[in-house]
Amino acid sequence: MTQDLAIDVHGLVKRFGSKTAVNGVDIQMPRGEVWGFLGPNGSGKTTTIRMICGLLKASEGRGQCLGYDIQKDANRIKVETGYMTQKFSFWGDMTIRENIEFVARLYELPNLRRTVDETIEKLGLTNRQKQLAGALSGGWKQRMALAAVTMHNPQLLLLDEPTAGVDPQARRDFWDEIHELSLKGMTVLVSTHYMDEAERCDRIVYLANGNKIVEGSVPEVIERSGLFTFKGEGQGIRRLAERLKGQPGIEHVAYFGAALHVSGVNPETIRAVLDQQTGHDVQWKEVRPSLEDAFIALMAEAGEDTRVHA
Ligand SMILES: Nc1ncnc2c1ncn2[C@@H]1O[C@H](COP(=O)(O)OP(=O)(O)OP(=O)(O)O)[C@@H](O)[C@H]1O
Repeated sequence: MTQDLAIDVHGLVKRFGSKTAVNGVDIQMPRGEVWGFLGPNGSGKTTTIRMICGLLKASEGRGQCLGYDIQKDANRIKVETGYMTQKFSFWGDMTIRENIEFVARLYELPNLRRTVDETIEKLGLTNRQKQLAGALSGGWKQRMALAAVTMHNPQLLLLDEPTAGVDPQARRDFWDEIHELSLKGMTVLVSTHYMDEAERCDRIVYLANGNKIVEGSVPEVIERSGLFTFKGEGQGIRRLAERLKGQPGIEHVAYFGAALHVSGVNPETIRAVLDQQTGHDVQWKEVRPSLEDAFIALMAEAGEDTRVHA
């Protein structure tokens, strides 16, 4: 175990009966970084996170989390990590303060009253602390959940789809907080289905069917996919989109806002196809492929079913 690794796991396998949910996953994550965990529904993200934090015993594999053995020292790991589950929930009929106080008692935190005061103040909810938690919006509930799981100052935060169903502004606020925590030295592994969130991570790990398909920084993952993308703008893109699908050398045709993205592995072939499309008022330029296109290409390369979307 290198001291600098918060997570150092090798060959993690988890079987549920005849189902292999995680199939030999390795993760070496340095301390202090923010990593994104991506993959379609059911690809094994939650199961991997649970094995890392000692909540679930691996069927095979070994490793350490914060220097503790994941199979033997689960209790130590639980104390030093903050785990926000997908359905992290509060008692809607208790006040904001009562909820925070409850979590503080669970962690047996010293200076209970002061810690709770500070947590509520940092959240900016001092004036609303006597309101029922159930009255908070989805975004606020998630911020409160984050405050609760970080109250004991864990070294590692494991966040399982913390922003699912939260509006864009609240997601941005949530991510600002994640980066603030990271600046204070916390290591953060966060699972998400949102590509814009993946772009905010130092590194991403992409799982499909329990297998790690790719790992790297966003530019590395895009480069690894070997894709080239051309962006078309103009009146004619809607009609053109249908004609371009399935043309030789064109692997993906997708709308991004009002523009059309056309991708493939050979830029010359794509250009040739685009040049043939006369009579449409569309301007083309080469752009960076999107992360989503890169994942689809990498999954196809790995022989995974690309119809299963995140
Ligand atoms: N306790 C369990 N018993 C049986 N099967 C399980 C159990 N937990 C998970 N699975 C199965 O293991 C696979 C991986 O599930 P997991 O929840 O880890 O995926 P995920 O990537 O987190 O998905 P999502 O994005 O939907 O949260 C799925 O097929 C799931 O049905």
